[in-house]
Amino acid sequence: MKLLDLINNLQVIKLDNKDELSNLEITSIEMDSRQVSEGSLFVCKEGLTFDGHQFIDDAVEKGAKAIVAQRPVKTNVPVILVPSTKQALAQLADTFYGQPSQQLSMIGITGTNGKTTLTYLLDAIFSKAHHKTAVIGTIDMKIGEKRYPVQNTTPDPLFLHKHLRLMLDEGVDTVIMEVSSHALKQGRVFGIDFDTAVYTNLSQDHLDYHPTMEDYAYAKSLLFAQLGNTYSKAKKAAIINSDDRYAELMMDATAQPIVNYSLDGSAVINVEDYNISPSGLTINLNTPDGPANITTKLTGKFNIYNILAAVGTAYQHNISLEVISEAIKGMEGVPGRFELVDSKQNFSVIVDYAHTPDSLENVLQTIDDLKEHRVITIIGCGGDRDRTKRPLMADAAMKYSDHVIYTSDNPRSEDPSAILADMTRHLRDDDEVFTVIENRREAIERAVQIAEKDDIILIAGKGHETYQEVNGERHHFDDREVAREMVQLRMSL
Ligand SMILES: CC(=O)N[C@H]1[C@@H](OP(=O)(O)OP(=O)(O)OC[C@H]2O[C@@H](n3ccc(=O)[nH]c3=O)[C@H](O)[C@@H]2O)O[C@H](CO)[C@@H](O)[C@@H]1O[C@H](C)C(=O)N[C@@H](C)C(=O)N[C@H](CCC(=O)O)C(=O)O
Ligand SMILES: Nc1ncnc2c1ncn2[C@@H]1O[C@H](COP(=O)(O)OP(=O)(O)OP(=O)(O)O)[C@@H](O)[C@H]1O
Repeated sequence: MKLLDLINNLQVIKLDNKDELSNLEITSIEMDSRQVSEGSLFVCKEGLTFDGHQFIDDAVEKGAKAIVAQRPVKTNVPVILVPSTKQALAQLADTFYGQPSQQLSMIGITGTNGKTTLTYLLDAIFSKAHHKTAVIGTIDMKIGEKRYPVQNTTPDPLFLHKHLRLMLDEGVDTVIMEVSSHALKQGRVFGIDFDTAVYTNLSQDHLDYHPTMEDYAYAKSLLFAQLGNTYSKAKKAAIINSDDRYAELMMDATAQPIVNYSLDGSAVINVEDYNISPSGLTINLNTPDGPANITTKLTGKFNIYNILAAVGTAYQHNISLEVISEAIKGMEGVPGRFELVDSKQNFSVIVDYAHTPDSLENVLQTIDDLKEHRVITIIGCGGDRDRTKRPLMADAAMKYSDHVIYTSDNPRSEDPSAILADMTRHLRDDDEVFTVIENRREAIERAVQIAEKDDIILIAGKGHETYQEVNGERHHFDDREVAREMVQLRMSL
């Protein structure tokens, strides 16, 4: 693409070497000098560890034909000076790939918990309604039936706009994506024309990145601000959990219609009654299209909220209640979310991704309602992330478990024993109630060894993950695999 066409709508402060620009063809846009090749446009982004402006020489050496910078820099290729490279990057990517999000129905989901589950619910519903869907989230990116690995829950603008174009070319009409607070703060979703924004809930997490809960909540509200405050022909809407204490903040951020949902309030989507059992949920709910009876294999009170959000979103997209309930009924579980490891043993093993105090409490509350005997919880906390949640996670585990085994999650660059000390130092030392086993494999082995008939073992924190990150290196590790192995070993004895 011609560079001048690419930057046509860009807010530019100054163009250096303007004459050289007129004939320049750009083959790719890059924000990482290591990805630059002959003909690239290199955008210097200020990050948390590095400042992209440092890598201009590296980029030029690799073939960058021009530089987008937000402060004056010296180099021998043309420099396009802009007020914000973060904004410029998104706008350039959107233009380069032909503004794909404007031609797609874009559903963005934000909140501390429930995003991934909701993407699975919506994927099932929209597919049942004959839409061709794509999903972008924590587990992976799915285009039609193909799955691709992702580095971030919400990828950067270059990855996003490039893949939205691919989705469009492959006939996708609806994109369901998780939008993290990191992404909102870093402008990763700038330029995405969302049609529907969904809010699940907010509870403590990521306080390593966000200085306060208010900052965290504000970042989430940016998704609703992005829906807009003027009415366009396109039917936009915000789907909001009105039982959540930050609901109003999200609602205040947009002028688009609100489809709120609530367990017991007077929301657009509300619940008449429900029943929770180990094998699933039955919910009678009301919608403007009439009442609906939903049955699902998903269980736990928190999943009622995920279902209400899914119903609200599908209702907004004119999908009939019949299709919605059929799709939810047919949906299997979500990988690593309340996933049962079943080898016909006489106790239960559940693997769950709960890694915030709130989600751990929710999943344990659900287990508490279902339990027939003891609950043994295995839990750790990730390194290099929110330290303030460590004792809170331990408290949630202690509150509902007969025995807790504290172990390593992803220690990343931190000393695993220091993380475990942060979690347990405030607890009264009592071998009966908890033990610390740093090695996760050994922790799972111990839980399986001590399990009695009808006990429930919860292995929390890593869910679908198939690795453990120790000292910055990722090793293969899958809670489900290890649990299955240990259960089979015990049964063979
Ligand atoms: C802390 C954080 O959020 N970092 C994200 C951020 O990286 P950054 O901009 O800070 O990167 P940096 O290393 O400082 O580099 C700055 C710039 O210099 C460039 N550079 C760097 C080195 C070099 O040799 N040459 C070069 O050009 C980099 O490409 C970049 O443009 O922008 C990158 C691109 O969007 C992200 O991949 C990266 O996510 C990292 C990997 C990460 O782990 N993020 C987590 C915390 C995160 O975002 N998580 C949320 C989900 C949270 C949840 O709900 O659980 C997510 O959406 O994934
Ligand atoms: N609506 C909800 N409210 C509270 N807890 C929930 C809710 N939905 C799921 N959970 C719990 O949170 C865990 C993570 O769920 P899920 O992966 O759907 O959330 P997420 O928002 O995608 O999380 P992340 O951003 O960390 O990937 C689940 O395993 C479950 O324990």
